[in-house]
Amino acid sequence: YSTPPPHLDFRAFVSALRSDNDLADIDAEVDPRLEVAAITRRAYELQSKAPLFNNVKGAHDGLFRILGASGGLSSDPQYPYRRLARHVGLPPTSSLGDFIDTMLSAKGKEPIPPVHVGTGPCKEHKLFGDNIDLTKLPAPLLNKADGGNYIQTMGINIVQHPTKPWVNWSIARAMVLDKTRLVGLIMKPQHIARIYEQWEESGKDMPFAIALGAPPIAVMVSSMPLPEGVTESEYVGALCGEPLELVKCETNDLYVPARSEIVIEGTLSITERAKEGPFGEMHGYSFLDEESVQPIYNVKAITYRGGNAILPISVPGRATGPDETHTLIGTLASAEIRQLLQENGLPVLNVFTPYETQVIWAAVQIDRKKLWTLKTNAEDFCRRIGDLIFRRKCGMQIHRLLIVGDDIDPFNFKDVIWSYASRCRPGMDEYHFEDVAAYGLVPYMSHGPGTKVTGGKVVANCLLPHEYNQEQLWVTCDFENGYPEEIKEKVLRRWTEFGL
Ligand SMILES: Cc1cc2c3c(c1C)C(C)(C)C[C@H]1C=C(c4ccccc4)[C@]4(C(=O)NC(=O)N=C4N2C[C@H](O)[C@H](O)[C@H](O)COP(=O)(O)O)N31
Ligand SMILES: [K+]
Ligand SMILES: [Mn+2]
Repeated sequence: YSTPPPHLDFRAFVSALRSDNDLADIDAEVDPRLEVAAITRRAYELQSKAPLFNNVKGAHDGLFRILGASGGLSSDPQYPYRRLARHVGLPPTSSLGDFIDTMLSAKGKEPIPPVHVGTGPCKEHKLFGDNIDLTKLPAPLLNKADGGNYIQTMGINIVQHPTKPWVNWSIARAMVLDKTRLVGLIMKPQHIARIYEQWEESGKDMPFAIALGAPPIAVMVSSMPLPEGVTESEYVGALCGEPLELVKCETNDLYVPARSEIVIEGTLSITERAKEGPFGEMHGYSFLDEESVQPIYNVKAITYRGGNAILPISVPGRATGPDETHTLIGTLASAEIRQLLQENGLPVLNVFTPYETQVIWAAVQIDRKKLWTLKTNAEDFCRRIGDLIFRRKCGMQIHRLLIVGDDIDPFNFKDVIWSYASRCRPGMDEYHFEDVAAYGLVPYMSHGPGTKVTGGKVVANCLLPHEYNQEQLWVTCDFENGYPEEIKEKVLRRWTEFGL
């Protein structure tokens, strides 16, 4: 059969990175205990090629190779988003704006349900019963403070609502507990937690599947906070314009992408729990007093692709070079926030969570001419935006919204921080929200001075009062805006002649 495009087949995706010269094949033996993760973390921070560890110490019977930084920024300084573009079939020269537009392009389109096929690459090898020993797999230790080996950081957690036709795909971390069990974070308001609650009420353990090395576009949609009740695989179909091919699990009635590298399936207990974490988090901290007790995943089968299956991993931390918890979680939450604001008639052009703010802030770019027609003011406008975003799941991880004008590029942090620093008057231009759900993992919430699960959110108005009803009363003093076109053209034409 012909090889599918990179966004539909993880192995083709890896080959595409290799042909983009954006992958490092590491054939030397590397230790999954910290060494693999340290190399991956440094690869994010230096924006180097994605490391493919072809010779992981302890790998056996085709389990497994490890790919780090699949969603990191690419090594090409001119086109840093090409690795993200490869996930969704966009040209390597695409911008973050193109990426967000693409992820929203299926909104309003008819969902395209997946098709079920008899078998696929993920069925080439199968382990059951005593052949399953998770402690013998080279599951990586990602940070010296981690409480376990996190085998699941980039796979798709597949669960089905017990009574409604809703199959949710998301990414939720899980670490190896013992021979046949994992333990992982199940945290409200995430959909996996909402659906888990329904199984608790039904009194039955929740069937699960974790598809690792799944089609890259499916990983993207799994990381996207689509509305409750939306079956992610149908949104993937609408994005691709064709149904995704799924195969049935061996031990339950869930379906997984046929082309996945590794599939772990079983039931998530509604009674058994175990200590989970600590875990190096997306904000760059691993708190040593983390006391998280989470449900246990009982593993009933592992199936995997031949040719040495590849386990993708994410090593979250400081976004000095962003990792997938910034490039996926932040960027895809930005997409849903933009969708929500535009659907509610707000004059929003784009939204983005700057990596420099550890994706805790989001810049909301306003079309100022359209803003004038609303005949509104900063307080009403900012409160309206805060009420919309801070009371919805897609806004859960955001603690500061910056309302900026269309002269500001939300993807350029220097633009964003210039307008925040110079136009947002302390004590008058920030509107606080203390009665909204907080993102409990943000350090000033989990280990801060005040409440832990509510509040700590703010909308910062970065528009001067007159921008709400007329043209800006200033000339911006930079090369782009401070000089007439003919002067700028003359300067650019003679730049090399000046030897500058
Ligand atoms: C891309 C990515 C997303 C997540 C994670 C990771 C990566 C790489 C790792 C590295 C494993 C770190 C933790 C960090 C996680 C985390 C936990 C709570 C809030 C935010 C992040 C968490 C996790 O453990 N638990 C969780 O419930 N959601 C996670 N998300 C966000 C989640 O995939 C999105 O929110 C998505 O929209 C969910 O789908 P749905 O519920 O809307 O259908 N997980
Ligand atoms: K999702
Ligand atoms: Mn969902």
